[in-house]
Amino acid sequence: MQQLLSPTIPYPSPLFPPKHHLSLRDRFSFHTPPKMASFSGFLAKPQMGITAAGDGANGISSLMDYVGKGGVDVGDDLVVLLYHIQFACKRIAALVASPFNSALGKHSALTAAAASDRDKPKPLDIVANEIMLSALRNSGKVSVMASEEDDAPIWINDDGPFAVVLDPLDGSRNIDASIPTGTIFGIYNRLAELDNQPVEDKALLNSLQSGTKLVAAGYVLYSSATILCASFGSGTHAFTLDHSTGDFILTHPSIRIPPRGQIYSVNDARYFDWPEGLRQYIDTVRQGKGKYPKKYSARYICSLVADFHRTLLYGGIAMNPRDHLRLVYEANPLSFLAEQAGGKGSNGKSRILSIQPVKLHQRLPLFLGSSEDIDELESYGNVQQKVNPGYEV
Ligand SMILES: O=P(O)(O)OC[C@H]1O[C@](O)(COP(=O)(O)O)[C@@H](O)[C@@H]1O
Repeated sequence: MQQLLSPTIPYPSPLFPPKHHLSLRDRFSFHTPPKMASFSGFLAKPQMGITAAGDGANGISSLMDYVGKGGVDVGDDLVVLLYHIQFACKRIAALVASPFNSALGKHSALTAAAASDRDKPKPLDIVANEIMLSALRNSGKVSVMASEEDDAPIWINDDGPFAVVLDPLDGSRNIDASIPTGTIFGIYNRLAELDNQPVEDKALLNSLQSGTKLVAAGYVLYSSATILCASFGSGTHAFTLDHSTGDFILTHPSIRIPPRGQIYSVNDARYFDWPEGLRQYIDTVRQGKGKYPKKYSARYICSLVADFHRTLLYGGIAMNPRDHLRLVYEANPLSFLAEQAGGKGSNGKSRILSIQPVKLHQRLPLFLGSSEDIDELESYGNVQQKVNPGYEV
């Protein structure tokens, strides 16, 4: 598999690994964004409001400009870490779009024992996990990485100031059909008070921090555009990859989820496994009989990052009412982004970020989206699906 991937993927130069002999400043500024004139269509985009922080001389702000000293200045350590994360995600984006995916897909179809084995990592999940691990290692800024793909957190570096939780490639079961996928990450400060504990203990406890302690979180959507959406604790901002330069360009500053949407996003083939409250809620809003007297529409990609991204921009609720999605590296980072955009993340009863994780791979029902829609949904009381038979597709 590695033979198929590494040597044959033609990376354009901006995707090559950072040159370690360059100074920090050089490393973050050697891809000067082209002049606005070459970004046809950007100026016409209503979302393209450039904030004061991180404006380039030509009115364009890249992710690295935005987070650096001339921008919101998240601190050198976090800037370095973000540099390595966005670099890794560009590699994953190239991999997901690679012609060799079909070969990998066939391989995964042959080796996946049965449909009931669907949680088994596919090869691309594993490759994405390795890319993220090596990026976090190379950053020198990470003490521990906790990933969906690993049973236990991996201790990397005693001095790394951050603990990173992540799902390296969510939605990968869709990959053979070129349906969008995504990477999700959350960043915490390392808990220095645990430094003298045994490695296994401190690795786990650093990874099980409450979502309220997140320093930053984000996702990268691999779709018709590659979009890195992140929050560093002051708003949620999205940056779109310009393939010609390799820069993530600020395209959606300070996203606000509309307080009401008109879209619900759920796998509604499970309707007869839902509790009464959830059925009533969905029946009500699709008839236009809810507090917002409009008929709602359904959208469901079955790829968490893509469903959440749409919800962030258009409003409504993206939900998975059964115990399926994971608190630590899916629900918490996305709830942080939702809240930073004025929305909510709930388990159907209470705020996600306030739930203390007790297990790395803990699952829970997840409802993300517009604040008024989430409030209305919660008012139905009984919206968490308890029947969870292990669906085959
Ligand atoms: O089968 P369901 O309940 O519709 O779940 C779909 C969800 O599962 C995911 O595919 C993640 O599940 P996996 O970790 O098993 O891949 C999400 O991307 C998606 O939102």
